[in-house]
Amino acid sequence: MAYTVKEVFKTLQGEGAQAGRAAVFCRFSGCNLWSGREDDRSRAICQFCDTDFVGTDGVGGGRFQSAEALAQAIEDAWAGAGRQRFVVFTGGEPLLQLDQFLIEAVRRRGFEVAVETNGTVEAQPGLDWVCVSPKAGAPLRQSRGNELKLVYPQVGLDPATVAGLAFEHFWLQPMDGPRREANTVAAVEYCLQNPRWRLSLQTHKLIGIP
Ligand SMILES: C[S@@+](CC[C@H](N)C(=O)[O-])C[C@H]1O[C@@H](n2cnc3c(N)ncnc32)[C@H](O)[C@@H]1O
Ligand SMILES: Nc1nc2[nH]cc(C(=O)O)c2c(=O)[nH]1
Ligand code: SF4
Ligand SMILES: [Mg+2]
Repeated sequence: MAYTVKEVFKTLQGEGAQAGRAAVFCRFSGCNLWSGREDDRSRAICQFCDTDFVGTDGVGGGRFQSAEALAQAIEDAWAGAGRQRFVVFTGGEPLLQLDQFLIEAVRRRGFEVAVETNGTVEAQPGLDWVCVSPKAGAPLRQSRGNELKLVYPQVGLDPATVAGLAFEHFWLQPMDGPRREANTVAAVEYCLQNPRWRLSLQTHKLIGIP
C-alpha cells in the first residue's frame, strides 16, 4: 500500500486534551469533504478548513511506497529522544489512508498513535487516541472515541445533538477565519451555559508554531 503525504513534521499538539505534548504530525493528502481547491470551497461539504492538504510538497511530504518507509520518516522526524513518542495522523482525512500496516509499523517503533478525523470513516482498531471532529452535513460513522472536538459554530450542527456520544472529552473549538473573535465569544458563552463542553483554543496559532 502506498501513502500520499503532504507533510511530516514535529511540533506540539496545539488542540484538545493532548495540547502541549510533543508530537510528529503526519498529514495525509486529500479529503472526502473538500477537494482542497479554493475554487471549490463554497461548494464543499466542509467549507471552513484551515489547512492545505493538496499534493505532497510540504516539509517531509512525498509518496511513500510502504508502511515501513513512512514509519521510518516519522521516526526520523521525531529525531532521538526515545521515550513518550507520539504521532498524530491528520490531513486532509487520515482515515482514507491509515491502515493496520502503518499503525503496526509506528507502534513497533514505540509510538503512541493518535488520529484527527472528521468521523465519516470508521477508525481502525489499535489507535491510542481518537479525536473526532464532526462536520455539518456529513455522516458520522465514528461516533465514539477519546475526544469530540466540534468546530463552533456550524450551521446545522447543534452541539446538543452529539453531546450524548461515547467520548471522554467534549471540546468546542472556535472556527478560525474572518469571524474568529466573534466565534470565540460565542464558544465561551456556550461553555459557560453547558459545562459538559470545554473550550479548545488552537494554541499553536497563538504562539506561531506549526
Ligand atoms: C484540518 S483537520 C484534519 C483532520 C480531519 N479532516 C478533521 O476534519 O478532523 C484538523 C482539525 O482542524 C479543525 N479545523 C479545521 N479548520 C478549522 C478552522 N477554520 N477553525 C478551527 N478548527 C478547524 C478540524 O475540525 C480538525 O479538528
Ligand atoms: N500544532 C498543531 N496542532 C494540531 N492539532 C491538530 C492539527 C491538525 O491540523 O490536525 C494541528 C496542527 O496543524 N498543528
Ligand atoms: S474534513 Fe478536515 S481536512 Fe477535510 S476539509 Fe474539513 S477540516 Fe479540512
Ligand atoms: Mg491544523
